[in-house]
Amino acid sequence: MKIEFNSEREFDIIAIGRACIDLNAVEYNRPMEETMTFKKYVGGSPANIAIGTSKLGLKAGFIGKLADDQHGRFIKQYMAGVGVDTSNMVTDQKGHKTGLAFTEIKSPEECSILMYRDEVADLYLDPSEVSEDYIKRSKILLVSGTALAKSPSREAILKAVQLAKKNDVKVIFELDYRGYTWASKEETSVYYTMVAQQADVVVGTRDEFDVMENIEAGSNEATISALFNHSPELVVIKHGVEGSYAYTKSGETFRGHAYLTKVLKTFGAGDSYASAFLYALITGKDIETALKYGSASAAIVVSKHSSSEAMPTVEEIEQLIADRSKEAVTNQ
Ligand SMILES: Nc1ncnc2c1ncn2[C@@H]1O[C@H](COP(=O)(O)OP(=O)(O)OP(=O)(O)O)[C@@H](O)[C@H]1O
Ligand SMILES: O=C(O)C[C@@H](O)[C@H](O)C(=O)CO
Repeated sequence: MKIEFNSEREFDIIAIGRACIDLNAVEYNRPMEETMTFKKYVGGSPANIAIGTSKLGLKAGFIGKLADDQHGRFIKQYMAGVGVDTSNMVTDQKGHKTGLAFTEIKSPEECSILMYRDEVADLYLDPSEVSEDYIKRSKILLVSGTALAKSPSREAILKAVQLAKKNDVKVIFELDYRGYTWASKEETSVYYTMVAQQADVVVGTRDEFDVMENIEAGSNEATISALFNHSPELVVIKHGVEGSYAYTKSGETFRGHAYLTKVLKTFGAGDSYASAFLYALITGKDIETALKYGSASAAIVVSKHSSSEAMPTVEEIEQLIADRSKEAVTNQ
């Protein structure tokens, strides 16, 4: 099965949600209490995906709200510099701040994020700032689950999804669950289910689907049989280093294997995976190949320091896939 996109569109992908700052520990393999220096990058899952897809040569745009401060201006400048269209990134006029994510790298397996997200500008995106004329110029609308956490951003997202569906724009829902932005798991489950049922493609980790279903230790089979009663044509469920599964409404299942690598930190895996997976789908590759692109892109990013700047090129992804398939043949 291949997902059909409207080929007439100027943009391949428009992402909506947060564009923030990551401050990644420069001295790693230690707790944050002992970390004295942090390096600044653009962060936030949908911003990372816009940057990742733009670096892969797609035409990407972004809808979001930035703080009227040095961080907000840095984010806009950086995203424009890597080719993302920032014309629909609006500036907050009410003193809201840029979200900050301090990352702790205790070991390659033990990473965490300390978030400063009170009164952040991105969650103040207003529905009136979401333009139908902009959304209808794209093949894909990429929606980040975190943007549903609070009003008015929640309504802005729901409006964007409605506009996408009205205008033949495929809705990709990246669950992107960040617990601290939500009042409760019950609330998350309501909004996640609402958007997932309307989306064309839903991507998340097994844990994130459990949050959506408000259960513990759910099964992929139950998840897909519930979602395939609604709009989704494709559901991707990620299991960290164990790899990922893609399920189609027509009944196919594909397994993606992680490419083992020297891991520096684990965050950024999901966003780099989504960027390359979507790149492959948009450029007409089959789902099996798209899973390889996603896994290879994630393997590259987890071996590097950032989530955004480390996003690979198509050549790097294809080189890794080719090298590993040669190794697999040699090892047989
Ligand atoms: N340690 C690892 N080494 C190599 N590849 C990995 C590793 N961890 C994850 N990946 C790859 O990245 C994909 C997505 O990872 P994961 O399921 O952890 O997503 P995520 O939780 O959304 O990521 P993030 O930590 O960025 O939120 C996996 O399917 C796998 O291909
Ligand atoms: O906002 C966040 O969730 C942190 C991200 O910016 C960070 O880059 C990351 O965790 C990527 O998945």
